[in-house]
Amino acid sequence: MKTPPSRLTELPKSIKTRLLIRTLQQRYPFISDLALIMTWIGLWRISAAMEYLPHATIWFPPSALTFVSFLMIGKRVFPAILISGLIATFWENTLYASNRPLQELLSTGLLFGIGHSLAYGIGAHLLSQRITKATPSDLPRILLLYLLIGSCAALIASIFGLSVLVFNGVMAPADMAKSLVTWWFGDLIGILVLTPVLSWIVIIYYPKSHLTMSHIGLIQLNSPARNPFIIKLLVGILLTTLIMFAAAQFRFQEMVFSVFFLCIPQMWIVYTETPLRSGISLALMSTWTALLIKLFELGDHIVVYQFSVCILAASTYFGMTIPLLASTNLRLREMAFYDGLTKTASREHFWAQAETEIRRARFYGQPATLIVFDIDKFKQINDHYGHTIGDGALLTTAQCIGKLLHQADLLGRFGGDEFMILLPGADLELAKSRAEALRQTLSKTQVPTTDHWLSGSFGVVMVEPEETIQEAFKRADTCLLQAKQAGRNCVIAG
Ligand SMILES: Nc1nc2c(ncn2[C@@H]2O[C@H](COP(=O)(O)OP(=O)(O)OP(=O)(O)O)[C@@H](O)[C@H]2O)c(=O)[nH]1
Repeated sequence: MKTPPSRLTELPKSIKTRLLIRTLQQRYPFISDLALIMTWIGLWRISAAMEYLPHATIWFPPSALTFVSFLMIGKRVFPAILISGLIATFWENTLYASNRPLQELLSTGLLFGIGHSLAYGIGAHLLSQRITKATPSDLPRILLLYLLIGSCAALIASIFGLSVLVFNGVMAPADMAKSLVTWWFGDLIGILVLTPVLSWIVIIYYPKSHLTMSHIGLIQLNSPARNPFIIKLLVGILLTTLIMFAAAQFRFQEMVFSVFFLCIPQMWIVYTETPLRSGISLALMSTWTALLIKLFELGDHIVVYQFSVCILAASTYFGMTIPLLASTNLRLREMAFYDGLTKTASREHFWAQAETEIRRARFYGQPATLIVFDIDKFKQINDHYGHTIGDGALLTTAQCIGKLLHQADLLGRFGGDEFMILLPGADLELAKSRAEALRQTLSKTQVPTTDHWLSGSFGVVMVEPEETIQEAFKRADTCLLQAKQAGRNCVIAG
């Protein structure tokens, strides 16, 4: 006999990998710290390989990892960052064959780790406090704060880092001011270009992270197809390659500034793709730029490239908020205009739409009628089957009635189990017969998962000239009460 597959084997591979990582993290908590140290060191080694001068690279990714770790996980990452700083100091000593004494290496590594952690830790803590209290409409302000805090933290971290080098005699005091701009920009660019992607990775693989994708603005409804994004990304990468190749071939200053053209493919992605994809393309394009600077030996113009990447990142962040705010506005609009349960028009939206339709009907000399109906003994459904089944009855009623309406008719929920329908162009006789048809269909409808049959009482009025929709509603409601008093499941016209 064939055994059924276990539920775990049915899961997609990516989810199985995440579950495995989470189980490992729960069983061996130090594994997350080990992963953080290894990633930090790996990123540091990549940036060290791309140095165009000692201690100067276009971007310094470990600063982004430190900032994101403090932001998403909190101060418990401090020991891991400190250990990473120490390992990097020892490794750097080997890379440059500096042969500095053990005690000096220890003090340099520890002081660097403490300064680096303090600068980014305090910055991340301040930002995280604001993010957790923010609503989607605060996102542009949060981004501005993030750019400000990121810049200040990177500046403080670089002053501290350089001071440690001067203090331990690794760097001459006179070189400090010269190195400050490149070190600061390198750290800042690391943060700017890698924060979205690293935050996304931390959220996926670190279950205890106290911020979510929507907190950091990486959520967007209706994700577009993936293939066009890959094509746009390839166009961006190709353009980066051509621009850098041209700058290497024709070594004149003006050519270097063509790097600002990278804003075109990046903005194309930002305005048409999700925030996360914009973050991914920002990270890839700037990493590729950093690699090509090293490959084509374009270090002489490093500040131009650093400026261009800063502008690319800042434009990306502000551009990212546009699709997000648009989708949030759409959601809020839907919430305000439509009833969340039955998806019929909300009371206010119904009044506004009805006024427009009545005005239009009057203009063409046509009548307009209003039907108000209420489910009979609805309270009994709630009391007998519970409110979830009661909600199902409301939804079934709205769907059943909605199917019988014409294109021009308007259906709205007044509240509770009471609905209203505007029939533009229909006179009282036609409205009465239509209400009768609705009543008959409703009385042949069962509440889902129960043996309870629905029925409704209907009040019908013609909207008089000069009468508002609310005044017409009051008269229709009186007819509805009469229908209830007449024994329910009937139509009364006024
Ligand atoms: N499940 C559910 N119940 C609701 C909702 N809104 C209002 N109600 C309930 O709907 C019931 C309305 O009952 P009424 O219309 O006053 O009375 P009825 O039982 O329908 O009796 P008649 O109208 O006289 O036939 C109340 O018990 C409300 O608590 C809702 O969104 N979901």
